[in-house]
Amino acid sequence: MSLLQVKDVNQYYGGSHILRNVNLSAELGKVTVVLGRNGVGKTTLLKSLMGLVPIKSGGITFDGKAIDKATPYERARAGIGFVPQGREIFARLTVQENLQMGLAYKPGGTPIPAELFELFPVLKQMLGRRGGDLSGGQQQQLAIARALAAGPKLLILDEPTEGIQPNIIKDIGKVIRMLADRGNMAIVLVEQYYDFAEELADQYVVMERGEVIASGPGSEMQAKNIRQLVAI
Ligand SMILES: Nc1ncnc2c1ncn2[C@@H]1O[C@H](COP(=O)(O)OP(=O)(O)OP(=O)(O)O)[C@@H](O)[C@H]1O
Repeated sequence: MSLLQVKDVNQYYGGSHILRNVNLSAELGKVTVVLGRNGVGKTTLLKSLMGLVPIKSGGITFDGKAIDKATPYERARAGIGFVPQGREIFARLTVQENLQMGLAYKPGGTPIPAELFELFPVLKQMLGRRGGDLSGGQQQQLAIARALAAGPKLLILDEPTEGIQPNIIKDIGKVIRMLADRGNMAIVLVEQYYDFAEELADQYVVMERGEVIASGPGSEMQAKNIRQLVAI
């Protein structure tokens, strides 16, 4: 059974129908990539998964339980980690404090996992710096590390390559692959950078105007010319 199952989800902003009968699943050990042009509803889908916007109909099951009525806090505690678009680092808090925010719903005194500094060595040297003083790429790494701090089973990332230098994009791609390959985490990745998405995709979903218009195994993306579907 899939770790995450999204079934026939509909969502509206006021009178605008934003998500239309969206179906999606994510499996442990796999990267599920969500592709689509600007404004098709990708971020709204992720916010719906996280409980940041309410869904109107349909269901979301995580780890065998319906979560569509759960608060964002409850979903985080159940094991969903979220890396929002634009990173949302606390600019005036230090790197260490930002990482501690990722542990907010763990018992007090829970240490920051040392492993995060193996994944992102740069963060170790910068523990005392303010988040706002980091480069965009470093902030993205910090945002991912913050989401990983509590040991999620599902990691959701919204356009982690946006505005990031190529060498850091490569590092982030390696970390995503490694996390998936361990087999105890599912990853949902929204991406506009097609090559990055294709390289990481075990499964893909393409959205257009709030609907899923194509999906399948990542290995078929080239043959199905998915690049063309999302080209700007
Ligand atoms: N808070 C909101 N209130 C009303 N409409 C919104 C709101 N947020 C997004 N929308 C609209 O919903 C649609 C989907 O937006 P969404 O951000 O989910 O798309 P996206 O695929 O993530 O795009 P992008 O890649 O630009 O982030 C767009 O038409 C957008 O204008």
